[in-house]
Amino acid sequence: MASNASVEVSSLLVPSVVEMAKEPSTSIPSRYLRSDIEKAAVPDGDKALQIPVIDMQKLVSGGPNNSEIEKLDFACKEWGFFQLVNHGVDSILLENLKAEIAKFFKLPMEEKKKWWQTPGKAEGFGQAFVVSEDQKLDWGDLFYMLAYPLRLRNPSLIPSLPSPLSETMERYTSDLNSLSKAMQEKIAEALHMKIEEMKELVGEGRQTIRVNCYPPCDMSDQVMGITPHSDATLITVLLQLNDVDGLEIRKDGKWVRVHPQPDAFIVNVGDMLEIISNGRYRSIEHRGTVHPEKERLSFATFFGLRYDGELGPAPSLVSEQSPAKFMKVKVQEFYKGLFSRGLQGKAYIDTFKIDQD
Ligand SMILES: O=C(O)CCC(=O)C(=O)O
Ligand SMILES: [Fe+2]
Repeated sequence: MASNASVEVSSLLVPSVVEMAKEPSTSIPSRYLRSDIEKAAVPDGDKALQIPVIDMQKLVSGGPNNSEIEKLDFACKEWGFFQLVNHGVDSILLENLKAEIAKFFKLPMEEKKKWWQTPGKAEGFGQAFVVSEDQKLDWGDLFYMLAYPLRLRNPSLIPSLPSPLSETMERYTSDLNSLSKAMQEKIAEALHMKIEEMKELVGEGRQTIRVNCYPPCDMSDQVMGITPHSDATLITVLLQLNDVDGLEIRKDGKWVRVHPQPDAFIVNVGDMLEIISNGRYRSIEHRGTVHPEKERLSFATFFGLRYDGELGPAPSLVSEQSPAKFMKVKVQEFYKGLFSRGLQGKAYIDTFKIDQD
């Protein structure tokens, strides 16, 4: 696949898990089997431990002293995760996306090869964050691409997708671009920052997508769909594409299962927002588990800072009483470092912390 947009350091190429899972007789290669998977400590369905729900309509329509902004602040501070409802993205578009992505991953390998990652390229079907031959691998395939800014987008990628996914993807990435920008403003408000300051820090922004397909696995308690990690972004907006739950977040040391409401987005704080907010908001470790019998599909949209900018605590949030907790780093260096290592919980952001004692 031709691409002029892969600014990321690519991952080592690995076999397709979707293909592997089609062969019922094959045993699971040891590269996927882990002995260290922590069990989710909280029984499924524990209502007391559900992430907060934020209403986008209330966020945008409320005047001064909007209580939904306070709820947003609480959600970002105490949970780092929330469900976003009334977000305004058309439900028919979401239904189409769900159906068409499921079909896309089901295409025969011969056809999918057209979009498969090649050495040195991050976009397309494949994996991310594989940096060594002996690290454990995630039980899933992904489809990755850069959507915005348009000048960095590979112009031939979306048009090459099967119709009508091609049109649906164009519209979904565009709608999510608008939504992410609106969220960015509301988060600035919640942090008592000037919207202009946030806009200045984020710049044109950088939107990438990662569509995840985790096939079922009869050794599901010994494989991981996606290794525990925090997202490097400002925010991530996740849509679960089918009714199979599997996302878990680490809350006060325990793994808590997220049960998305139909068509709600799961939004989470990423490392960049933790740094900009000078630690007021925290990116939260999360992982994707695998179901023993059912395939699981999810669509993550990552919204980060412009590539040529600088990342550091927002000047208005730093004072003598509240000194900077993170070093400044060029955004490009931040991404380079991120993609050159495997996913390891929150280990990466910790390297930018300033010793406070
Ligand atoms: O599949 C999920 O629910 C989580 C995916 C995720 O964390 C990611 O793509 O960064
Ligand atoms: Fe994630």
